[in-house]
Amino acid sequence: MTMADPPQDYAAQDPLEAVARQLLIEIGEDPDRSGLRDTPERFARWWREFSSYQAGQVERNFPLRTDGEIVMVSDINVWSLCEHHLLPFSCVLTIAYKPGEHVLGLSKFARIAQSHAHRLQVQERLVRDIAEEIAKVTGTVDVAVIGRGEHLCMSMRGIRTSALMTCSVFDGIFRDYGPPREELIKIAFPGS
Ligand SMILES: Nc1nc2c(ncn2[C@@H]2O[C@H](COP(=O)(O)OP(=O)(O)OP(=O)(O)O)[C@@H](O)[C@H]2O)c(=O)[nH]1
Repeated sequence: MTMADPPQDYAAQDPLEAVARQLLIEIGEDPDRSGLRDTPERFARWWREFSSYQAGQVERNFPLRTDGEIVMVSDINVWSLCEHHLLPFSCVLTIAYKPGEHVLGLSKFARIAQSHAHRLQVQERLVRDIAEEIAKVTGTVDVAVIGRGEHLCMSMRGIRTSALMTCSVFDGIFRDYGPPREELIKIAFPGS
């Protein structure tokens, strides 16, 4: 430090930046080395972005006369954070529902999925939260969600092996084995 560099007042720093700086110190890094100088600020920005998603904001659907068709949207990819280790897990989602008098715009499935993924989650709760919001917004009980996830807390640390976890919610007409559920499973797991 030179006379031109006043000592930084870390107490006055953004609390998330202070956490990142302390974390770097705890793992034996020098937070002042050139490669890490902007890292606390980036860390704070990323956590704020992650926690800025709000669930329950999709309210727009539109009336459409349907004749019992089932709508399925597959291959929605989301990233979430496991609430046990704060490590990411990815999840590929297939969502199905049988519209009543209102249908949901295609992009809204991804919006709903993202809003529930961008919080500290477990995969079982993620698929349940998504199913409940789809049911609420569309006013139907016939909703199914299948999620297939890979958790870095398992592959990157701990047991250090990868595995795919599948969680599903089958409500209404999807609850029993039969054509709607079988068709959904074929779409979620092509080639199986
Ligand atoms: N069911 C479920 N388990 C999860 C999910 N995300 C992480 N886990 C598991 O949560 C468990 C937490 O177990 P603990 O024994 O409390 O934590 P740990 O000592 O870090 O466990 P290990 O990962 O086995 O080292 C681990 O088995 C994780 O694999 C999830 O979304 N659903």
